[in-house]
Amino acid sequence: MVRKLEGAERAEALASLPDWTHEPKRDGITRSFKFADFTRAFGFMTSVAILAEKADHHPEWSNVYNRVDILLTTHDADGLSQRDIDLARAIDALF
Ligand SMILES: C[C@H](O)[C@H](O)[C@H]1CNC2=NC(N)=NC(=O)C2=N1
Repeated sequence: MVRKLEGAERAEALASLPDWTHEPKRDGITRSFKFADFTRAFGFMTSVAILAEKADHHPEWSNVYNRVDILLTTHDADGLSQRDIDLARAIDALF
């Protein structure tokens, strides 16, 4: 069972992802991505979907034209876990 990040471990993980914002209501992290157009945005989503399926860890997200908004949180832990941090890093590397 995956566990929620706590204390210093959580603080360090959040500090290591400066482009992501902690979302306290869901205890997740969010980031908004902007692209030249819809095709680029959807291509990015396709790449993220492949990563997410491999990791068995899935984003909550929405897309409007050239923008993709992502929230990462761990349902199985009821909040932020290392899985969210790892997926955020992998997503950042794609952008
Ligand atoms: C059974 C399966 O491993 C789980 O339901 C996975 C799937 N994807 C998931 N994605 C996210 N974001 N959180 C989870 O807890 C989660 N759990």
